[in-house]
Amino acid sequence: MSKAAEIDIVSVSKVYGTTTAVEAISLKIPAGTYCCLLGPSGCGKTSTLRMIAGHESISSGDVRLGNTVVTDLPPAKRGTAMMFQSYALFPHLDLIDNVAFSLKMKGVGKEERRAKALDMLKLMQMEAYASRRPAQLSGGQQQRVALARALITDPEALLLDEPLSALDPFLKIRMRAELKKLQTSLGITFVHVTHSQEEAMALADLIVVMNDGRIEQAAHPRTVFERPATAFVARFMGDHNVVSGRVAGSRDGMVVFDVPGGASLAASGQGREVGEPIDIAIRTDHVRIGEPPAKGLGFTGIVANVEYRGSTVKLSVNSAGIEDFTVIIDDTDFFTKPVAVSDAVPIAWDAEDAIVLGRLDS
Ligand SMILES: Nc1ncnc2c1ncn2[C@@H]1O[C@H](COP(=O)(O)OP(=O)(O)OP(=O)(O)O)[C@@H](O)[C@H]1O
Repeated sequence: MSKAAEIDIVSVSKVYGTTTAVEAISLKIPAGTYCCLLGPSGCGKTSTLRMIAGHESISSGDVRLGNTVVTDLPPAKRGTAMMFQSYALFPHLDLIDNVAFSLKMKGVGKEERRAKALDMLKLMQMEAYASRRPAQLSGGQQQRVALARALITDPEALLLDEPLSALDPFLKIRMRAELKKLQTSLGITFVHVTHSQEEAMALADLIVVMNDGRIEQAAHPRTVFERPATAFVARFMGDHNVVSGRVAGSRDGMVVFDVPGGASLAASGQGREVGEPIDIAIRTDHVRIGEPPAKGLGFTGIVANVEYRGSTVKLSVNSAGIEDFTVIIDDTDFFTKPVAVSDAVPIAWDAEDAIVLGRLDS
């Protein structure tokens, strides 16, 4: 079972009464991709997943799986399988019957479906528990059974709704590695809904950041982190400061902009109009403190908080028009020249490390 299908979402919307949960999103998920739909609560990721699965009707647009338009097909005819957040195992059935359930619904004979269910339990290293009921299993074991049950239909795509949220932190990290291994070995397309950027970064080949029913960015995790497309993405992924200002001019491949409080700062890029409002993102660990800024581009911040974190130290600084700016510095650098709350520290960065962010058309 290594058939994988591309998923093509074409201008898909979901409207519940007066709420538009998903607004004309388009997305191609290449065959064999581990895709994570990532975003805050209510952004529309579960609705999107359920529309791919066929558990929710599509208000407008189309979903294609491989060469088939599945928009109007029932879930069992789509070539997808879904694993639910709560695992949705039947408490009164043993593991074999739980896993074999969808084959029973398809009319597959008892011998054949039980043999296939045992194979799936073996794949998930759960065959020793075959005659147990779900309540006699740990959370991680229940998850493996739920996976076996979803995979028994040989789906071209597996859809997972917050699959790790019921597990304790330790098990979460272990099962995360197992999910990744499973997807790599099966080679099928996985679409995994999560609100954890750490989970998405650890698992995905393709992260789709959603906000308010729309896609803010769909790219490889490294691109999403290194080149966040919008202020929302930069803030949501974390480890970035977003600073807003107005363009003062462009020179030497960089944009110089002024923040309302008076500081002049720089970011990479060109072709901006003077006076245009911009947002920039600068990684918290790409900021220097204590050095006079090159070419006068930087600002002086007042330290509001110092947090020791072991290998790094986190500073929060404020300045006119720049609130709660975070700087992460190496512990050795910090302790060579420590700063304290209320100190005024010069802050600077290399223009090429600061990215000009786009805005979503509203
Ligand atoms: N059956 C429904 N009827 C009405 N509104 C709904 C329904 N399901 C979802 N919504 C609304 O649609 C929006 C998107 O919900 P959705 O569950 O897709 O978001 P989500 O990103 O998966 O959130 P969460 O992480 O909290 O599950 C929300 O505003 C939600 O309240």
